[in-house]
Amino acid sequence: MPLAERKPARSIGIPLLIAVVAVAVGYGLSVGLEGYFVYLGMSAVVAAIALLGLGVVTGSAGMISLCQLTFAAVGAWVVSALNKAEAPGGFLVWLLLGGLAAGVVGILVGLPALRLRGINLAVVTLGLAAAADLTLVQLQFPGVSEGISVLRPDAFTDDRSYFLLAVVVLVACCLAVYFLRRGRWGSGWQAVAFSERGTAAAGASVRTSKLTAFAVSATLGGISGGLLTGQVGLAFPASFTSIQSLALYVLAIMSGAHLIDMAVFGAVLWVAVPELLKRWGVPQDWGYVVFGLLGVQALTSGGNLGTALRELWHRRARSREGNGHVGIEHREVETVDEAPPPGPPVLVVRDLSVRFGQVAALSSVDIAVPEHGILGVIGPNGAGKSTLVDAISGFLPQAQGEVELGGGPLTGPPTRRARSGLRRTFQQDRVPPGLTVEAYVRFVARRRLATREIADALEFFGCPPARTPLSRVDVGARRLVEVVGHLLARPRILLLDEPAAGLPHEEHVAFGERLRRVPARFGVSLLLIEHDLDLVRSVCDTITVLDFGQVLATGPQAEVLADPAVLKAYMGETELL
Ligand SMILES: Nc1ncnc2c1ncn2[C@@H]1O[C@H](COP(=O)(O)OP(=O)(O)OP(=O)(O)O)[C@@H](O)[C@H]1O
Repeated sequence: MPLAERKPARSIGIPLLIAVVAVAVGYGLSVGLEGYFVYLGMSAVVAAIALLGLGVVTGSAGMISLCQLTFAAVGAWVVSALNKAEAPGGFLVWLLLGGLAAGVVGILVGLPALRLRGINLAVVTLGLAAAADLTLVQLQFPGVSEGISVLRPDAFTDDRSYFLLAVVVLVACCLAVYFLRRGRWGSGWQAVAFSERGTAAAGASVRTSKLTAFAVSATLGGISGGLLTGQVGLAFPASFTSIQSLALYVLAIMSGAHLIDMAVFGAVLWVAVPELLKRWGVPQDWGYVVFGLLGVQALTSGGNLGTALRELWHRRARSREGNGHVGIEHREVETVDEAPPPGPPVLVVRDLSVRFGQVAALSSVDIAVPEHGILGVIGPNGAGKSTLVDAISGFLPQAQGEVELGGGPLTGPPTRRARSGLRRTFQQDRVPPGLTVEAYVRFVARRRLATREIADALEFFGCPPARTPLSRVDVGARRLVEVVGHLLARPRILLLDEPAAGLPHEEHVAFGERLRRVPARFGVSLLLIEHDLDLVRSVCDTITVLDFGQVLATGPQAEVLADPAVLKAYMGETELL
């Protein structure tokens, strides 16, 4: 069976089985290890939960967060305060509340991430961590000055049983992250990490994706801090410094902490490196240098250990099965869908103008696409075709003019327009490679889909099977998967910006046949931008030609393509016409 069609371990059963095995191993370690190693094991479990959180915000959602231990400090502070106040519920309830409190702080910290990226976000989060350092030293943790130790739960008072409890908490966190990553939030994190524009075009909120990533990450950080408090009894600011947050981030990047096993591996390094240095008589702070060097290596190689190991594994599997990237595979399509006659205009654009400084990219453009119709938009390079799609779909707020969808005004940001029934694809690849074909299609479609419906639509366009990881799909097929996802959203209209650009030329005919049948099969109108005039000719009855941002000609295909002004605009390309 090809790798792509193998059923991956996604069902509930296998993760639960692994979880049970992990708890059993934790139990074995708790009874089998020497006392000192049990203590080190606790530290590793605490670090693993913090790294798991970093894996969500950095690895999955692609944002820099250098204050993970500040979130841990929030969790530790809440647990210490509730312990001191002898609040009802006991340690586990306090732990949960500490995690939730850190999650709320995570949302607040995530707010700047809505506007900031890269180094700016790094500065903000590191600044917050540094400010927290100073504040904690001033404030101290509740109960510390009075020497009130945090009470572990009754059944877990000794180190061995507390280690087992910590393992159970870690396993629960891993399961939560596993299932979250496979749900809508997880798809949103992957999508936003790869392309914010692609995320918005799918009607998904970039803001929600970023904030949920920060919230989940911080909640896990808070839980790790709370657990640490139970481990050591009294929390001290020295456990949550900004330099440690920075080192943890480096470790997350280096190990690939978005992969659950690698978060655990990173945590083992976090504990083992300083411990080994201590045994060799080297000051433990040199551990930061080691982590720094590992981080530099990971950043310069552009990869991480976890991804490299998986890639190695997949390469071996592929060489066993003798295939590489998966492309499109057109099958015969049995019946011809009866195309309904074009109806009233579903999309009307009036007097649309866009300027980029001195450049008038669009000047008073009018177009209309009828219901069940396909309008082709052609024009030489730089004519304004992509600008037209960007403006209609809300990506150019400076655009002047009116856009109507289904008789009503279409305004607002791209997410709102997508949800109103206007979808678009991009000239560049905006399909996140971290998802499977199915997860991506479900994310983009934003409605409940039967497995059969997805499989039929994929097969119609010759796309790889639903379970195929997108990282294994070639760019041409990925762009068709993008088309399928948007069509399954059942929008009123789909704007396609050079959808055939990544396909081998011989596939264009088959693709054109499929496109022609889209209105009948999916009930969706199309606006098609293409440079391949044969494809446009085979798909579109009506064509609009843009040149220097203006409509040069519009109307039935034969008339437009015979228009002398159009021929002149395509000077040098006339033989194509
Ligand atoms: N962000 C931008 N800033 C400045 N100028 C821009 C920007 N985007 C587009 N333009 C200019 O607007 C004009 C129209 O560009 P656009 O990309 O819409 O053309 P196009 O018809 O899609 O071209 P192609 O077929 O090469 O994709 C060009 O002169 C281009 O240089």
